Order: sequence, then C-alpha cells, then structure tokens
Amino acid sequence: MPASTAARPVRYGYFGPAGTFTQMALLDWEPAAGGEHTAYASVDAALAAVRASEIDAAMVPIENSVEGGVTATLDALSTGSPLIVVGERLVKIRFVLAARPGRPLARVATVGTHSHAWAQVRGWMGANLPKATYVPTLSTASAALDLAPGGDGRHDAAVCAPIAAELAGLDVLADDIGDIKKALTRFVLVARPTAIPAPTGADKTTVVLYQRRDHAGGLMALLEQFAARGINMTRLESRPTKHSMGDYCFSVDIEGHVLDERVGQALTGLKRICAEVVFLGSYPRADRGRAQVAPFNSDADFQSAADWLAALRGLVDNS
Ligand SMILES: O=C(O)C(=O)C[C@]1(C(=O)O)C=C[C@@H](O)C=C1
Repeated sequence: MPASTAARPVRYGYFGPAGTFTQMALLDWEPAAGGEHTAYASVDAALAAVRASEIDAAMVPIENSVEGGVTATLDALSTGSPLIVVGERLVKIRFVLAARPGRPLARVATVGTHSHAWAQVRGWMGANLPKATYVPTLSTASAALDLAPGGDGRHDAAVCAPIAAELAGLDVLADDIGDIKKALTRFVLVARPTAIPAPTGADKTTVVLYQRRDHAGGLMALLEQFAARGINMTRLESRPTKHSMGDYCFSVDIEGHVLDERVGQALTGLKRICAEVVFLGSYPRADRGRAQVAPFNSDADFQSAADWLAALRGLVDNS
C-alpha cells in the first residue's frame, strides 16, 4: 500500500494507544510524518474502522513466537465483510516492569498488562514477584497509561514496552523481563480488498478454510492440496466457527503468491472441496525469505504439464 495517493495521504489505524508494539510495527511500515495514524483501543475497533472506510488500513498483531496466534485478530478477519492483508512486519519484543515514580519493586502486589504479554513474562514473575496478581488490560501501553498522572489504574505496575513507560512518565523497575529473549510478534496491515500486492518472489498467502462436514481425514484432505503442490505452510491454527461445539475452521499461512501456479492450483482444489475459502491476501514477507518449493512445482513445471494436456485434448475428434 503506497503511503499516499495523488488525492490524499493514506489513513492508517493501529491497535493502540501510543506506545503499543503494534504502533512500533506501523511506524516501521510508514513513519508517521507521511500519513495519518489513528489509535484504536482494540483490534476489533481498528478492523471495524477499516470496514467502515473511516481509515484505509489498520496494523494489528496476528502471531507471537512465544504465545502463538492472536485470536481477536484471527476471528475478526475470518468473518464479516471481506478484508485482506497487504503487508506484514516483525517486531522484537522487549518488556519492562514500570511503576509510578517512588514505588519500589517490594511494594508491587498487582501487575497490569495485555494477556499475550503476561504469557511472555510468567517465568520472570514467578521468580521475582511470585505473589503478584495479574490484572488484564486492553494493551501493554494502556496498562502503562492507566498509571500516568490522572490515570485510573488500580494495578501497582505495568508490563509494557520501554517507550510506553517513558510516554506515561513511569519508572522502570526491571528491564528485559521476557522469559524468551528472542521473542518476536508478527503484525499484519489489513485493508479492504482493492488491489492485491504484486508478487515479489518472497510472498505469503493467508486463507481460512471451512470444511463441508466433519469427517475422518478432513484436515488431511485440506492439507493434501498444499502438500501435492510442494507448498510449505508457515502457520496453521484451528479456531471454533462458533456455530456448534467441535465445529472448527482452519487459518493457514502458506509460502507463495496467488499468481504462483502451485498456489493457484491449491486454492482451486480447496475451493472445490471446502464449504468456504476466505482469501485473506497475498503479500510480501517481512523476513524476505524466499519460498521453499518442492521439486517439480515451479511455474514452468505446471506450464509444461498444462501444455501436454492441451496437446492431448487437441487430438480429440469432435466431429
Ligand atoms: O499490547 C500491545 O502492546 C500490543 O501491541 C499487543 C501485543 C499482542 O497482541 O500480542 C503485541 C505484542 C506483544 O506480544 C504483546 C501484546
């Protein structure tokens, strides 16, 4: 998505407030100077604003290397009016424990943060503040902002990014408290389905698959569509459809672009056998990694096979 069109700058939204890791992802995509950046209090609110055309695109978290999928995002993308992912960013996660000036670590009994952040510091909390009670907040930055002058936070300390502690005027009681030092969160930029980004050779495609009916080997039949075309998957998650107990859909990321023959053919196969295939976009990979393609699945391989079939069909006597 270009930063601006001739008519006006692109209007971006993000899961905020200022100081979230999501804002860092958006600033990495598009420094604030070039466009409008609006903070939304939840993933749902940011995506609803895209759907309502209040903004052109929203940055939201989708996957963390420690805690896994961000279910609010997966669910909001798979239902409702169509949206597509037009890009992604990876952000290194570094957490601090921050409190109002003057409060020592020994007087921290309650800790506020986002549920995904809490899951990433549980070990540190167990070792350093074993009696602390967890207080869920909308985001890591809102946990910090609640403790700023005038804020109504009832927790004693926040787990947040260093920038969020700074913006809220808090003291850092402990730095780099994540249990896994190399933690990364993946964020996606989501827009209304206008133009799909052109292939770059290092792309990903995201789909949500709904089975026609639950049956033995059902998931295997879906995955075979990828395996048979040498396609590597980078994420697979099952999510309840919310219609009935035990009814699941599958959210999948694969390597490749909808214009790649092998991806197009796999999607065609899925469309045939699934009740519904929600296409959530083909977009450049943040890590620029090129697709692993099993032998004999290149565009040229598909083309020569198609030429062979066309030649055979050309011999059919239609008279
Ligand atoms: O609360 C934030 O700062 C966010 O951007 C959300 C979020 C997430 O949803 O996973 C992003 C990165 C961290 O892993 C923790 C929280």
